[in-house]
Amino acid sequence: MTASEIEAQKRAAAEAAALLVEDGMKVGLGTGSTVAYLLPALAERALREVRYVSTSPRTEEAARALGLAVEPFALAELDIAIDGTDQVTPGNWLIKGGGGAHTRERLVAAAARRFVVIASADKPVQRLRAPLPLELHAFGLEATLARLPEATLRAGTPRSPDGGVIADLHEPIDDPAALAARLDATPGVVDHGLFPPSMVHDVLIAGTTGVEHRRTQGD
Ligand SMILES: O=C(CO)[C@H](O)[C@H](O)COP(=O)(O)O
Repeated sequence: MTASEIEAQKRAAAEAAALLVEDGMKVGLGTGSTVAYLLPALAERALREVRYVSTSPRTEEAARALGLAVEPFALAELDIAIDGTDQVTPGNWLIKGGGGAHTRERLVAAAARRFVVIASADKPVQRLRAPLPLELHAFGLEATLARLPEATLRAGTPRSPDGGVIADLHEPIDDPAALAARLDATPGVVDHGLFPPSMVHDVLIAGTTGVEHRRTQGD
């Protein structure tokens, strides 16, 4: 696949997802280059009374520039959230966080009644593979890193908008559920990029012959 084919696929998946949004909905916006195609597709639809929340300052700024009404995330529930992914397995496990926004992305996805994942054809994998993005508390960072010897701070040591330190875990992911549970129980880990199939309702994967729409069971 060429870079321009991948870009066309990101756009196709994003445009298909934009059609799932209806007037009056409360919508969560993810982060990344695939979501960057979603924003103009939503703006073009000229939907009425849609309220948007964003998972990153980057998305918020781009959405506002297109005239989308982004508000602080102070809603108990969203109708839909749409986001990209770094990897998706046949069983709909995801690795997210390539852009370091995975903590906010999980919070927004978890609040949504429908979480829609958009992907180009380079994102499906048979098995999840490292690196796995992490967000770590800045407080006590050395002690947290000592608990996670396979973790490295991401180049430039980026921080999340909430002050967390972005890192990546370089260990095999043989059992995603077990690894997620271990990380959830590790002091100092704010969040990680493993999103379970139970969170995912739809996966839209664009390929050379169109957009495949996987409808999953979600919760
Ligand atoms: O999780 C993410 C950001 O934290 C993105 O959704 C993920 O990295 C995919 O990004 P892109 O659409 O640019 O490939």
